[in-house]
Amino acid sequence: MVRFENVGLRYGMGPEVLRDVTFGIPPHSFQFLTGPSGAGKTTLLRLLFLSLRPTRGLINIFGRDAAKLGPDETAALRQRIGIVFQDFRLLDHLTTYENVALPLRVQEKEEASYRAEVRELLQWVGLGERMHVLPPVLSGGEKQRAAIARALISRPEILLADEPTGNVDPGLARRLMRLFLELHKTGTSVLIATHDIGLMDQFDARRLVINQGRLTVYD
Ligand SMILES: Nc1ncnc2c1ncn2[C@@H]1O[C@H](COP(=O)(O)OP(=O)(O)OP(=O)(O)O)[C@@H](O)[C@H]1O
Repeated sequence: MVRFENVGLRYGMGPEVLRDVTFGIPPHSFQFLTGPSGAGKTTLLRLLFLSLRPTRGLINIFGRDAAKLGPDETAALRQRIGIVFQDFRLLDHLTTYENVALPLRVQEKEEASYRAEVRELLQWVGLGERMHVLPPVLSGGEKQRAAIARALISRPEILLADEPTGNVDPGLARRLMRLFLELHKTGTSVLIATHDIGLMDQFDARRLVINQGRLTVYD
Protein backbone atom coordinates (compact mmCIF):
# COMPACT_ATOMS: atom_id res chain seq x y z
CA MET A 1 0.00 0.00 0.00
CA VAL A 2 2.82 2.34 0.98
CA ARG A 3 6.53 1.71 0.57
CA PHE A 4 9.46 3.93 1.60
CA GLU A 5 12.94 3.05 0.31
CA ASN A 6 15.96 4.86 1.77
CA VAL A 7 14.00 8.05 2.23
CA GLY A 8 15.84 11.12 3.46
CA LEU A 9 14.40 14.50 4.27
CA ARG A 10 15.90 17.84 5.17
CA TYR A 11 14.13 21.17 5.60
CA GLY A 12 15.88 23.76 3.45
CA MET A 13 19.60 23.73 4.13
CA GLY A 14 19.17 22.15 7.58
CA PRO A 15 20.40 18.73 8.71
CA GLU A 16 18.69 15.54 7.55
CA VAL A 17 15.66 15.08 9.79
CA LEU A 18 14.90 11.60 8.37
CA ARG A 19 17.68 9.29 7.18
CA ASP A 20 17.52 6.08 5.18
CA VAL A 21 13.94 5.38 6.18
CA THR A 22 12.75 2.06 4.73
CA PHE A 23 9.42 0.52 5.70
CA GLY A 24 5.98 -0.36 4.38
CA ILE A 25 2.38 -0.04 5.45
CA PRO A 26 0.60 -3.26 4.48
CA PRO A 27 -3.12 -3.34 3.69
CA HIS A 28 -5.38 -3.87 6.73
CA SER A 29 -2.53 -3.19 9.16
CA PHE A 30 -2.47 -1.40 12.50
CA GLN A 31 0.68 0.32 13.74
CA PHE A 32 2.03 2.90 16.11
CA LEU A 33 4.68 5.43 15.13
CA THR A 34 6.70 6.55 18.10
CA GLY A 35 9.97 8.18 19.17
CA PRO A 36 11.22 11.11 21.23
CA SER A 37 10.00 14.66 20.65
CA GLY A 38 11.59 16.12 17.53
CA ALA A 39 12.53 12.66 16.17
CA GLY A 40 10.58 13.22 12.94
CA LYS A 41 7.11 11.68 13.46
CA THR A 42 5.13 14.62 12.11
CA THR A 43 7.58 14.93 9.23
CA LEU A 44 7.00 11.26 8.34
CA LEU A 45 3.21 11.79 8.47
CA ARG A 46 3.54 14.77 6.13
CA LEU A 47 5.49 12.59 3.67
CA LEU A 48 2.77 9.93 3.92
CA PHE A 49 0.06 12.54 3.28
CA LEU A 50 1.99 13.82 0.25
CA SER A 51 2.30 17.31 1.71
CA LEU A 52 6.11 17.01 1.68
CA ARG A 53 8.38 15.41 -0.90
CA PRO A 54 11.51 13.50 0.16
CA THR A 55 14.93 14.99 -0.53
CA ARG A 56 16.15 11.53 -1.48
CA GLY A 57 14.89 7.97 -1.76
CA LEU A 58 11.63 6.56 -3.10
CA ILE A 59 8.08 6.77 -1.82
CA ASN A 60 5.50 4.57 -3.47
CA ILE A 61 1.87 5.15 -2.46
CA PHE A 62 -0.95 3.00 -3.89
CA GLY A 63 1.45 1.81 -6.58
CA ARG A 64 2.45 5.33 -7.64
CA ASP A 65 5.85 7.00 -7.38
CA ALA A 66 5.20 10.05 -5.15
CA ALA A 67 7.94 12.05 -6.91
CA LYS A 68 6.07 11.88 -10.22
CA LEU A 69 2.62 13.02 -9.08
CA GLY A 70 1.10 16.22 -10.44
CA PRO A 71 -1.27 18.35 -8.32
CA ASP A 72 -4.46 16.61 -9.56
CA GLU A 73 -3.07 13.13 -8.97
CA THR A 74 -1.83 14.17 -5.53
CA ALA A 75 -5.31 15.47 -4.66
CA ALA A 76 -6.92 12.24 -5.91
CA LEU A 77 -4.56 10.03 -3.88
CA ARG A 78 -5.07 12.18 -0.79
CA GLN A 79 -8.78 11.36 -0.91
CA ARG A 80 -7.76 7.79 -0.13
CA ILE A 81 -5.82 8.91 2.97
CA GLY A 82 -7.49 10.30 6.10
CA ILE A 83 -5.45 12.43 8.45
CA VAL A 84 -6.07 13.74 11.96
CA PHE A 85 -3.74 16.63 12.71
CA GLN A 86 -2.32 17.26 16.16
CA ASP A 87 -4.02 20.69 16.23
CA PHE A 88 -7.30 19.38 14.66
CA ARG A 89 -7.52 22.15 12.01
CA LEU A 90 -11.29 22.51 12.23
CA LEU A 91 -12.77 25.58 10.55
CA ASP A 92 -14.23 27.78 13.29
CA HIS A 93 -16.96 29.33 11.13
CA LEU A 94 -18.44 25.95 10.14
CA THR A 95 -20.51 23.73 12.44
CA THR A 96 -19.27 20.31 13.54
CA TYR A 97 -21.55 18.76 10.90
CA GLU A 98 -20.23 21.09 8.18
CA ASN A 99 -16.61 20.45 9.15
CA VAL A 100 -17.12 16.69 8.88
CA ALA A 101 -18.99 17.06 5.58
CA LEU A 102 -16.34 19.37 4.10
CA PRO A 103 -14.26 16.71 2.28
CA LEU A 104 -17.43 15.57 0.49
CA ARG A 105 -18.46 19.12 -0.35
CA VAL A 106 -15.00 19.68 -1.81
CA GLN A 107 -15.63 16.61 -3.97
CA GLU A 108 -18.80 18.41 -5.14
CA LYS A 109 -21.14 15.73 -3.84
CA GLU A 110 -24.81 16.61 -3.29
CA GLU A 111 -25.66 17.10 0.37
CA ALA A 112 -28.66 14.77 0.09
CA SER A 113 -26.29 11.93 -0.84
CA TYR A 114 -24.23 12.18 2.36
CA ARG A 115 -26.38 13.86 5.04
CA ALA A 116 -27.40 10.60 6.73
CA GLU A 117 -23.86 9.24 6.61
CA VAL A 118 -22.36 12.34 8.25
CA ARG A 119 -25.00 12.21 10.98
CA GLU A 120 -24.39 8.52 11.57
CA LEU A 121 -20.63 9.02 11.81
CA LEU A 122 -21.11 11.90 14.26
CA GLN A 123 -23.31 9.64 16.39
CA TRP A 124 -20.64 6.93 16.19
CA VAL A 125 -17.95 9.26 17.59
CA GLY A 126 -20.38 10.48 20.27
CA LEU A 127 -21.03 13.94 18.82
CA GLY A 128 -24.68 13.46 17.87
CA GLU A 129 -25.72 16.22 20.28
CA ARG A 130 -22.94 18.60 19.17
CA MET A 131 -23.60 18.52 15.44
CA HIS A 132 -24.81 22.07 15.05
CA VAL A 133 -22.36 23.94 17.25
CA LEU A 134 -19.21 25.75 16.14
CA PRO A 135 -15.77 24.32 17.05
CA PRO A 136 -14.86 27.13 19.52
CA VAL A 137 -17.50 25.82 21.94
CA LEU A 138 -16.33 22.19 21.69
CA SER A 139 -14.06 20.71 24.37
CA GLY A 140 -10.60 19.44 23.37
CA GLY A 141 -11.83 15.84 23.26
CA GLU A 142 -14.90 16.80 21.20
CA LYS A 143 -12.71 18.67 18.70
CA GLN A 144 -10.50 15.61 18.47
CA ARG A 145 -13.50 13.39 17.69
CA ALA A 146 -14.79 15.90 15.12
CA ALA A 147 -11.35 15.85 13.44
CA ILE A 148 -11.42 12.04 13.46
CA ALA A 149 -14.91 11.99 11.93
CA ARG A 150 -13.77 14.40 9.20
CA ALA A 151 -10.81 12.14 8.45
CA LEU A 152 -13.12 9.12 8.17
CA ILE A 153 -15.98 10.52 6.13
CA SER A 154 -14.34 9.75 2.77
CA ARG A 155 -13.78 6.11 3.87
CA PRO A 156 -10.00 6.31 3.56
CA GLU A 157 -7.89 3.24 2.90
CA ILE A 158 -5.24 4.61 5.27
CA LEU A 159 -5.87 6.62 8.39
CA LEU A 160 -3.00 8.70 9.83
CA ALA A 161 -3.40 10.25 13.25
CA ASP A 162 -0.91 12.55 14.97
CA GLU A 163 -1.15 12.20 18.78
CA PRO A 164 -4.91 11.55 18.62
CA THR A 165 -5.07 10.87 22.36
CA GLY A 166 -2.83 13.77 23.34
CA ASN A 167 -5.58 16.06 24.60
CA VAL A 168 -8.00 13.69 26.22
CA ASP A 169 -8.41 11.91 29.55
CA PRO A 170 -7.46 8.20 29.79
CA GLY A 171 -11.10 7.05 29.49
CA LEU A 172 -11.66 8.92 26.24
CA ALA A 173 -8.24 7.82 24.98
CA ARG A 174 -9.35 4.19 25.37
CA ARG A 175 -12.65 4.94 23.58
CA LEU A 176 -10.79 6.60 20.71
CA MET A 177 -8.46 3.61 20.49
CA ARG A 178 -11.46 1.28 20.32
CA LEU A 179 -12.78 3.42 17.50
CA PHE A 180 -9.47 3.09 15.60
CA LEU A 181 -9.46 -0.66 16.17
CA GLU A 182 -13.02 -0.93 14.88
CA LEU A 183 -11.97 1.01 11.81
CA HIS A 184 -9.00 -1.30 11.36
CA LYS A 185 -11.37 -4.29 11.52
CA THR A 186 -13.38 -2.81 8.66
CA GLY A 187 -10.23 -2.96 6.50
CA THR A 188 -8.55 0.43 6.90
CA SER A 189 -4.79 0.57 7.60
CA VAL A 190 -4.25 2.70 10.68
CA LEU A 191 -1.08 4.50 11.74
CA ILE A 192 -1.08 6.35 15.04
CA ALA A 193 1.78 8.64 16.03
CA THR A 194 2.09 8.81 19.80
CA HIS A 195 4.46 9.39 22.70
CA ASP A 196 2.22 7.45 25.04
CA ILE A 197 4.02 4.24 25.94
CA GLY A 198 1.26 3.29 28.40
CA LEU A 199 -1.27 3.46 25.58
CA MET A 200 0.87 1.40 23.18
CA ASP A 201 1.46 -1.24 25.85
CA GLN A 202 -2.28 -1.92 25.92
CA PHE A 203 -2.23 -3.12 22.30
CA ASP A 204 -0.26 -5.84 20.62
CA ALA A 205 0.44 -3.78 17.49
CA ARG A 206 3.32 -3.22 15.15
CA ARG A 207 5.63 -0.36 16.21
CA LEU A 208 7.61 1.96 14.00
CA VAL A 209 10.18 3.67 16.20
CA ILE A 210 12.05 6.77 15.01
CA ASN A 211 15.21 7.81 16.74
CA GLN A 212 17.49 10.56 15.48
CA GLY A 213 15.88 10.35 12.06
CA ARG A 214 16.25 6.58 11.67
CA LEU A 215 13.30 4.22 11.73
CA THR A 216 13.20 0.70 13.14
CA VAL A 217 10.20 -1.60 12.70
CA TYR A 218 9.14 -3.98 15.48
CA ASP A 219 6.55 -6.40 14.10
N1 LIG B 1 9.07 23.30 8.71
C1 LIG B 1 10.21 22.99 9.31
N2 LIG B 1 11.35 23.64 9.02
C2 LIG B 1 12.54 23.33 9.62
N3 LIG B 1 12.68 22.35 10.50
C3 LIG B 1 11.59 21.65 10.85
C4 LIG B 1 10.30 21.92 10.27
N4 LIG B 1 9.38 21.06 10.80
C5 LIG B 1 10.09 20.29 11.66
N5 LIG B 1 11.39 20.62 11.68
C6 LIG B 1 12.46 19.97 12.49
O1 LIG B 1 12.48 18.60 12.11
C7 LIG B 1 12.70 17.77 13.26
C8 LIG B 1 11.57 16.75 13.36
O2 LIG B 1 10.36 17.43 13.66
P1 LIG B 1 8.96 16.70 13.75
O3 LIG B 1 7.92 17.75 14.03
O4 LIG B 1 8.79 15.84 12.58
O5 LIG B 1 9.20 15.80 15.05
P2 LIG B 1 8.15 14.98 15.95
O6 LIG B 1 8.77 13.66 16.20
O7 LIG B 1 6.81 15.02 15.32
O8 LIG B 1 8.12 15.85 17.28
P3 LIG B 1 6.96 15.97 18.39
O9 LIG B 1 6.84 14.61 18.98
O10 LIG B 1 7.55 16.96 19.36
O11 LIG B 1 5.72 16.48 17.72
C9 LIG B 1 12.83 18.71 14.46
O12 LIG B 1 14.19 18.92 14.69
C10 LIG B 1 12.15 19.97 13.98
O13 LIG B 1 12.73 21.10 14.60
